[in-house]
Amino acid sequence: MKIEHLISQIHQKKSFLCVGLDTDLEKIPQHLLEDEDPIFAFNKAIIDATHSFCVAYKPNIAFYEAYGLKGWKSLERTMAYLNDKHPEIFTIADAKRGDIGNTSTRYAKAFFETLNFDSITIAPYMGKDSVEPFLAFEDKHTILLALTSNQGAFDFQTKKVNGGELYKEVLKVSKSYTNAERLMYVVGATKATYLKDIREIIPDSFLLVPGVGAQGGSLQEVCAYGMTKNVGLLVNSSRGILYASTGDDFAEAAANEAQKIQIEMEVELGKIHK
Ligand SMILES: O=C(O)c1cc(=O)[nH]c(=O)n1[C@@H]1O[C@H](COP(=O)(O)O)[C@@H](O)[C@H]1O
Repeated sequence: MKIEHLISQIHQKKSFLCVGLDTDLEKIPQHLLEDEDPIFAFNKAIIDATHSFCVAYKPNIAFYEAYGLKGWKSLERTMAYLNDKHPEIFTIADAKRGDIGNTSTRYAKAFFETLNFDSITIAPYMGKDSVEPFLAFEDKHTILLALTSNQGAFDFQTKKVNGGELYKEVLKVSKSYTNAERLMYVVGATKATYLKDIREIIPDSFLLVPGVGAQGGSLQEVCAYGMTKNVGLLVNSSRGILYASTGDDFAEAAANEAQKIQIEMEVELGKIHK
């Protein structure tokens, strides 16, 4: 998907919400467990209920791999459903991959071609030749982990290298990669105040911002520091939407939660034009 299409979808829906499909068989409503494919049944109900309030879906691959072949089938069915019913919606494989060049190319083929995702999350630790194979794919996007939402982000990401923090080095160096215009970055919503410095290095790049909802990050703070004239943000919530209710009304409750965030986003988008 071209970035212009994502931006126009954001303005059309007045939303930059990404719904994380972290589908956990221990948390979905009991009655769905009787379905031959409970993960897909849950995802389909969530997609049907929330698609008008969001512009992206982010299946976290761990939640599918955990169930082996069955889980992978559910992921394939979810992607086929999204690509068929909602091709305008941006899809993110939250896989956090990255390896030596020829292996990265295989990962890229798996997610960009076989599963037809628009983007994938990548760990930058192995450097240029581990990231560029993903960037070689036209109209696909590589989302590099910069400053993550968890406590462990302080173990390495904020440590000083060359006089600046490591996450800033990731941002600066990655700008020189071939096809760097296809890069996006992960910045946790729990680190919103860092966005001011981050925007000085990457003023226009799109950011995937997880950590609102269950992890407690503030949407308003993220927007105050991170929003650009082209929005530049995809804000993810997973558990806060998926498990808003664990009863029979789970899809309706998910829709309500997604709509609540969309309404807050509409207010934030209104500030861009002022
Ligand atoms: O790459 C991610 O999406 C990610 C990066 C990060 O720094 N923090 C983070 O929580 N995530 C993912 O975003 C989702 C957050 O889920 P909730 O906390 O349930 O909204 C999970 O799938 C995490 O794996």
